[in-house]
Amino acid sequence: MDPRLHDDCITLIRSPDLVLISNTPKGRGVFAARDIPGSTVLDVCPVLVLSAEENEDHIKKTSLYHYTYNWPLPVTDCNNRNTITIETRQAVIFGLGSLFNHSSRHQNVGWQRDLDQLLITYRTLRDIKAGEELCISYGDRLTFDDVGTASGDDDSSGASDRSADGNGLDNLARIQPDL
Ligand SMILES: C[S@@+](CC[C@H](N)C(=O)[O-])C[C@H]1O[C@@H](n2cnc3c(N)ncnc32)[C@H](O)[C@@H]1O
Repeated sequence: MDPRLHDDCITLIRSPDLVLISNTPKGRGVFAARDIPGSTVLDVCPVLVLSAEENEDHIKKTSLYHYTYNWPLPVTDCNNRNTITIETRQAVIFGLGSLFNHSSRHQNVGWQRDLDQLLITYRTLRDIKAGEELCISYGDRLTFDDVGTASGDDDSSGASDRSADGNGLDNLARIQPDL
């Protein structure tokens, strides 16, 4: 039977035009091997949402701590079952989502959570030239020194890619501890 006929079938997409480069100033990074048009889906990544205990007792003590994303989880109040609150959990992202580096002003990739299907979709925010690094925003509270800032790449005189903000993508990456 064709698995695509299942109601709960999720189509996974990964752009073939990406390469992983080691030993950049940011560690490994994802780069464009060819020109890529704006709004191209680069990767659809399944996520694993962690319990608060798993995060506190285990993940925080490992290098995986630097790879997890905030994940808003709707939780039903056990006293009043009509009340749903949002808890911020941490999630492990399977796929390239864990390997995009951060840029404060020149992010060219946006991402969007699918809370129901436990997925994140990454898309280009503009046309990308071959050889460009593909970067997301991790938000304002970084746990490392931003080499873009140190090198002047991210100063405000540079051409900002923020024009793509407001395109409906959740472009505010929140990698812990930026809760
Ligand atoms: C989610 S990982 C990204 C992949 C990582 N570069 C690797 O080699 O596995 C996040 C880590 O990448 C590095 N990183 C990402 N963006 C950076 C930046 N703008 N400046 C310096 N380091 C960065 C930091 O070490 C950060 O903790």
